Amino acid sequence: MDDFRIRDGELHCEEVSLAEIAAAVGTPVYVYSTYAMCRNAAGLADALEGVDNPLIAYAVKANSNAAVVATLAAAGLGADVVSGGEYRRSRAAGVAPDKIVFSGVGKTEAEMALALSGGLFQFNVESFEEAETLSTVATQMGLTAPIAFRVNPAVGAGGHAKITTGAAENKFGIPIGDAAEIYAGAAKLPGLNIQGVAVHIGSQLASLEPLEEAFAKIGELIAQLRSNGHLIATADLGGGLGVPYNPDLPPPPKPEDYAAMVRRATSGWDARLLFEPGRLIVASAGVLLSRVIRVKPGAEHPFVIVDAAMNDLMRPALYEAWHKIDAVRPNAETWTANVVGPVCETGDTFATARSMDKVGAGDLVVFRTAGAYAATMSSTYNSRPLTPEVLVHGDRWAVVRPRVDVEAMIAADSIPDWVTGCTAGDSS
Ligand SMILES: Cc1ncc(COP(=O)(O)O)c(C=O)c1O
Ligand SMILES: N[C@@H](CCCC[NH3+])C(=O)O
Repeated sequence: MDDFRIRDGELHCEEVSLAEIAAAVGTPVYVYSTYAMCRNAAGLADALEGVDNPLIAYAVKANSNAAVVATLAAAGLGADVVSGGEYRRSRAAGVAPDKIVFSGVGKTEAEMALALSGGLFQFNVESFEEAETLSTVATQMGLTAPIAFRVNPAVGAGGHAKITTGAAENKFGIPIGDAAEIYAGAAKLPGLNIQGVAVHIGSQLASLEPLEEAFAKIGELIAQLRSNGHLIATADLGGGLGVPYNPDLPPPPKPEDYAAMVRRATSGWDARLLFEPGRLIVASAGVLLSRVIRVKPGAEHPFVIVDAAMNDLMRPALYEAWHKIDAVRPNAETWTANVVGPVCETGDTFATARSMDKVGAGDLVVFRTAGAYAATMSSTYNSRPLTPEVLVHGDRWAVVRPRVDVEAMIAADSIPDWVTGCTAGDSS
């Protein structure tokens, strides 16, 4: 089985024609391959063979559609969640509480209470202040919160400054130099069970060196914490492994290389290892399917105006991210074009001077590698309804999130009866 491939001259997702989905659901629409996400999940699990009882907690923020999370839960993955919403979604999709890790720099008391009452594997706590609040919440509930501290190892890494999390100046985690003192302080707080350490240095990592450097520091910290009397039983190594977006660039390391490095770096740790992959599991499993509205001439290259926009896929606008753009019915002709959306922002540009399939008004195109951080980061900017999502499995497919009706969007707003227009007093 293939995830996305040309059959009879037309791009298919598994056995289903993308043109058929576009005709039935309209565009833009996200289309996900079950096969691809299962293959990616199994690929990581297989690569980690030899690691004793790893917990692979899928980072739900990458793609939180209930059908996607349910697919991965059924494949045995847990969930790394960063909000009460993601916690509830994961539980609703069938993730067992003892496979849930709660990360995030700003958990509220309500979110702490939600996860404590529903159950979880551990909270990854990001400051001493958060530990104090969690201690209070757990004590009031008569419960004990299992925790690890997320340690910031002062190793910057990531495909872009906006997705680096492990540099000293980033907001995430406790500074590694303060860890011994913070663990000692937290050990005195009631209602907490300190069971581990956690680290995550960034996303779309193109090389293993920064990860290995961070893990080496974590290994030293585990030894120090144990000699200070802490029982460190878990080590959460985060996510971050990159995926190939641009076939013309060198690919990021493969899961097998990552796993070999992990085995090397964690040898002798004697701790249960946790992983929080997001992008690696779902990025390649999705495309954003869109239709060309029209093509207009440009100063240097034509503008291909598609019906998807930055509100549907914001990665190019936010991080200058590169997504491959292909015609659904390639005709062997190529050209150089700018691909833009209809939103009133210059940043609503998917590609500039891109060599790509030649397309015209009415043609369907796909933005590849759009299964991660795509639908989850969409908005309704310009009063554009949220993009629907479709899941494919073999020759079956289903709309797993419908297109929101514009009428429903408008109806969600209300106009108070005292709205009468601006009066002279309002502007003085
Ligand atoms: C704490 C944490 N864990 C896991 C992830 C998932 O990262 P990725 O999708 O790069 O694997 C992220 C996102 O960067 C994160 O912030
Ligand atoms: N949202 C980002 C990555 C950040 C990951 C979350 N910590 C992306 O689209 O690549």
